[in-house]
Amino acid sequence: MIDLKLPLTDIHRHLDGNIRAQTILDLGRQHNLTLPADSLDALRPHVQVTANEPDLVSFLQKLDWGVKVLGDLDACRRIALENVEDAARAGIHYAELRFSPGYMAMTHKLPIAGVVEAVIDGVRAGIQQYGVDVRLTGIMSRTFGEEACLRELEGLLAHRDGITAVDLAGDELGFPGSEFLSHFNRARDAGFRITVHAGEAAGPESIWQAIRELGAERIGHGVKAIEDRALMDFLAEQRIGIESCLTSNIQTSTVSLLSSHPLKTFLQHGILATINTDDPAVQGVELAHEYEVAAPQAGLTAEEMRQAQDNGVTIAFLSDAEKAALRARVAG
Ligand SMILES: O=c1[nH]cnc2c1ncn2[C@@H]1O[C@H](CO)[C@@H](O)[C@H]1O
Ligand SMILES: [Zn+2]
Repeated sequence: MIDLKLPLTDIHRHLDGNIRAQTILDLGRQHNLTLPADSLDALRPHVQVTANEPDLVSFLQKLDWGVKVLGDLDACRRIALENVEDAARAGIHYAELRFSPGYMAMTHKLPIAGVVEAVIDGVRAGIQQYGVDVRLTGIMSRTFGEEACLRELEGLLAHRDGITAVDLAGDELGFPGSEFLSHFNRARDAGFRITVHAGEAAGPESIWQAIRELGAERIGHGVKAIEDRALMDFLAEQRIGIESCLTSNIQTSTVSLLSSHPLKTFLQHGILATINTDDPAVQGVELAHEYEVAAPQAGLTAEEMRQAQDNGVTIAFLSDAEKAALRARVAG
C-alpha cells in the first residue's frame, strides 16, 4: 500500500530497461531495422519477461531490443522524455533514472558523450512537462568489460553537471567489482554519488567489496546480505541503503518466492531498504504493483511498507534541504 502523505520514490529504475514496446516498433520502422515482430502483441515476448528467467543474464537479454533501435541521438532523447512521462503516470514524485550510455550507443556506434547529453536533454524536457523530480545515474555495464566501462565513465564525466551518481550493473558473476577499482576512484574524485548492483547474482562478499573498495553508499538489490549477519548489522549501522526490486528478483530467479524475499528481514533489522521497480517495461509491472501486490506477498505489513517508502526519501541522492522540500510538497 502506498502512503499518499509521503513522497513516492523510485530510486532504482533503468531508463534503458523501460523503453515502451510501441516505441521500439516506431523506432525500428523509422530506422529501417528488422525487428523480430512487427505488431505489438508479437513483439512483446521478445522485449518483456513472460515467464521467470533462469538467471540474471537471461533476464538482461530482454533489454537488448530496446537499445538496438536507438538509431540516433534523437531516439535517445525520446526514450528519456518518455521515461519521465511514465514516472509521472506511475504517480512517482521523485525518480532516480539510471542508464548505460555505452550500452545505448553500442548497436549504432553513437558517440557515448552524445548519448549522455541526449538523455540529460530529454529528462530536462520531461521534468518541465510532467513536474516529476528526477536525478540521473550513469551506469557502467560490467558485462562489456573494463575498457567499455572506462569509455562510459568518460562520457559521463563530459557531462558531469547533469549526472548525480554512478553505478555498476550487468553480469555480476562474470565481472566482479574488483575489476573496477580505478573507475570508482575516478568517479568518487569527480564527486559522483555511488550505488552498485551487488549481492544479486553473487554472494555477500560482493556487497562487502562494493562498500569497501568501490565506495558504495547504497546497494542495488543486495539480496544476499541475508546470508551474512555481520553485513546486515553493518548496513544498518552505517545507513547504507538497499534498493530492493521485488518482482525483478523473482523474474531473474535471484529469489524463488516472494514469501522468502529478504526485504522484510532487512526492514526489521533497521536497514534503510526501499521498494523500487528496476526495469518496468521489461518486467511488465509498475511501482504500484510492487507496493500493492509484491510487497504484501513478501509479507510486509502496512507499517513496513510505509517505512520502506519513507526510506526512499531518506536515502535519495538529494541534499537535506531537497529532501525536506520533497516531503513538504507531498504532505501539502
Ligand atoms: O536487475 C539488473 N541487474 C543487473 N544489471 C541490470 C539489471 N537490470 C538492468 N541491468 C543492466 O543495466 C544496464 C542498463 O541500464 C545494462 O547493463 C543492463 O544489463
Ligand atoms: Zn537494476
